[in-house]
Amino acid sequence: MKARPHIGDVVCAIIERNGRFLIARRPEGKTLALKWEFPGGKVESGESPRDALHRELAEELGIVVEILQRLSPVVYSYSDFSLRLIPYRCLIVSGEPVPVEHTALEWISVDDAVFYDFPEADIPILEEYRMLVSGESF
Ligand SMILES: Nc1nc2c([nH]c(=O)n2[C@@H]2O[C@H](COP(=O)(O)OP(=O)(O)OP(=O)(O)O)[C@@H](O)[C@H]2O)c(=O)[nH]1
Repeated sequence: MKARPHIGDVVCAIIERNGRFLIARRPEGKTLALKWEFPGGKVESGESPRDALHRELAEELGIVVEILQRLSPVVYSYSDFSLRLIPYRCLIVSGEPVPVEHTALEWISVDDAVFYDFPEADIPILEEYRMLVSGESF
């Protein structure tokens, strides 16, 4: 059996505004093409996860965020690679998101998430987030 490469830690952001959060659509021709995801990306060597998140959000969306809270990391094996996905709740402190690397951006409510096709690794994150915000006056 062929070993699946482990791509290491990937950080992602649940960017909140007015009771919604931002999702981004992956382009055609990339892994998990056309799926909707949380903005973010791979942690580079020598970089902390939080620094990686700030870098990725600046590169991908042109924004600066404040990190509010880390949610539970998810270790997931796709058929061809595995990863550890670390989610953070964030607020934008400057800039307005522009999709530099994605084909579309949308602000959705947690109840809308069922209508979007997310990567499998994101499902437990969406579930934890749903539980969290249902207990908050979000
Ligand atoms: N940013 C982000 N990546 C995710 C999420 N869920 C998930 O499985 N991933 C995977 O984590 C990896 C993130 O890597 P990346 O964003 O830095 O790299 P990339 O698009 O250039 O990926 P690629 O070079 O593998 O095509 C991708 O393989 C992506 O499919 C998510 O919600 N957000």
